[in-house]
Amino acid sequence: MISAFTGQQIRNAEQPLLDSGEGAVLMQRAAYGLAQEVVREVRKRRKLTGASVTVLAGKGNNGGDGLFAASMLARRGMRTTAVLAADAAHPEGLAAFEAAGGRVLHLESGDPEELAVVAAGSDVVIDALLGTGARGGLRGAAAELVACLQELGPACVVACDVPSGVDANSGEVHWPVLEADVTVTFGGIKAGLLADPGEGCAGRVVLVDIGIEHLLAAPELRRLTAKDAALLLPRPTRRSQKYSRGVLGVVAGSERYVGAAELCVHAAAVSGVGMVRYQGPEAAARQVLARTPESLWESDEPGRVQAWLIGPGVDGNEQQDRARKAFRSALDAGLPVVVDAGALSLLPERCPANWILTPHAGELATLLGSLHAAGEVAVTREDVESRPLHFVRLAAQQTGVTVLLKGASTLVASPSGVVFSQSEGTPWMATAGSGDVLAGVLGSLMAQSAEALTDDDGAYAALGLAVEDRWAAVAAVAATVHGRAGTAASRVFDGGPLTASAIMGAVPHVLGSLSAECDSRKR
Ligand SMILES: NC(=O)C1=CN([C@@H]2O[C@H](COP(=O)(O)OP(=O)(O)OC[C@H]3O[C@@H](n4cnc5c(N)ncnc54)[C@H](O)[C@@H]3O)[C@@H](O)[C@H]2O)[C@@H](O)CC1
Ligand SMILES: [K+]
Repeated sequence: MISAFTGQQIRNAEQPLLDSGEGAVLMQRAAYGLAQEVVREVRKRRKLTGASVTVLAGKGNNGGDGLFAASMLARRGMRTTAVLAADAAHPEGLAAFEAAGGRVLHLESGDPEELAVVAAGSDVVIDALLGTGARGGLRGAAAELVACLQELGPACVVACDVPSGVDANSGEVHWPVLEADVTVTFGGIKAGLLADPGEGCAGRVVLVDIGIEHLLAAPELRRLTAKDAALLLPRPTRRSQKYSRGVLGVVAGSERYVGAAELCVHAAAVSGVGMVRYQGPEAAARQVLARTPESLWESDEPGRVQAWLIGPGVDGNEQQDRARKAFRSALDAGLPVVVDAGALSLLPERCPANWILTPHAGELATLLGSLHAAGEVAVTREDVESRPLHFVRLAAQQTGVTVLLKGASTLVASPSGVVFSQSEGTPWMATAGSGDVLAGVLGSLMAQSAEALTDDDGAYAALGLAVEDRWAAVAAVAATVHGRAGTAASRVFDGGPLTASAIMGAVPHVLGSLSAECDSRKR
């Protein structure tokens, strides 16, 4: 499991070491890790000696890290320039940089555009303007410099701890931000590097241990690795039969949106569920059965199911009535439910903890509006997109159920406050029907997972997941499977565009390769 922390959590962990006078040692470790990563980036492009690096240094410790790293690089034969953004700089860092022969330029007395040209001409730019001590984003001349530099498109940007302007705690972004190729982060990954829009500015994230890791509190954000997902995936045994494997009831599609039913039923079927019972109008059912003859169409009373998927493409009175009926039946039987798209507006007053809502940003804004969760102020899609971590958590707390917010990074919040972030997909997955596929995969995993979730000695317990957060983990597994399937499918087309059907086609391969990874580790 990958863990991410707030800036405050990192500072709390550092405090005992700072109190015992080890601050300088921590900074040397951070700077060394940063310098090593810059060396790696330079070597991908050219030889080290004579390569140029410009460090943009703020006045705090983040700037100190950058200046110390640049002084190490100067000693290894690189041509180093520091652009000091403020009237002051980290004194020891600046002294070390000057002693190593680095050139110092001052933003206060210079022209931001000219300095941006200098920086853009170097092989690597280190962004050490703001770190975890930032309040808001870049301002004045520093903002101008960064905006110009971003426009010029530097060859390689390495961010020190966080890209300056990205909120380390939340991933909120205060523009302008210099988008990084690599972010080298110290002591613990910052939560803002695993949540959009911050994650979109961070590039590849490299964690440098500085000796505080054992002092960190419970993470703010978690990300399942392939190994974690493999452990949590349900798998059949020799004693399995189709009913014991899990049966999923699906209320999806309508006269108008036939394809949504087709996609989510097929996605569920290829994700390992024992059987799918479909409920919907005849026009949709014909298509569903044509694509997935393994499914059953039940126009009235459904047979026994272990979980429900309700909502993709649900539209019109007739299908909305079926959705409401399925909600009641799930409530009576205590069954888990995925609530997606057209069913999000039909939710009963109170939902049980084993339900999972799967909105996109616009649907989450509408949902929060209907809950009056943000007080009198209306929440817009743009609000959710700029603060997804905040709003997904708020929605989970207000509804009392797990909420999966779809996006480039998919966030899954448990009402307890635990949040997962999965980001294995490709931007090509922003395509019609992609969400229906995710809903099908999730419904399928829910129908198969119910028993394992209460197991005190199983995989969930082995990963340290509290019982109340296990549905969120199931949703995170679905998100990673969906993302990996999209990336795998796009690779088949040399990184080209995708349809939802192509994503779905890759799901069995992803499940197979994850399971194989789990098996090879056991051997
Ligand atoms: N505390 C420690 O022992 C360690 C800290 N480290 C580094 O220290 C950083 C945190 O250092 P600091 O707490 O000094 O914080 P920062 O370096 O992030 O910056 C804080 C300084 O910038 C000013 N500032 C804040 N917001 C600003 C804005 N929007 N525009 C302009 N100036 C602004 C503040 O007045 C303060 O002087 C981490 O991100 C990390 O890079 C590492 O060296 C590892 C060890
Ligand atoms: K920075």
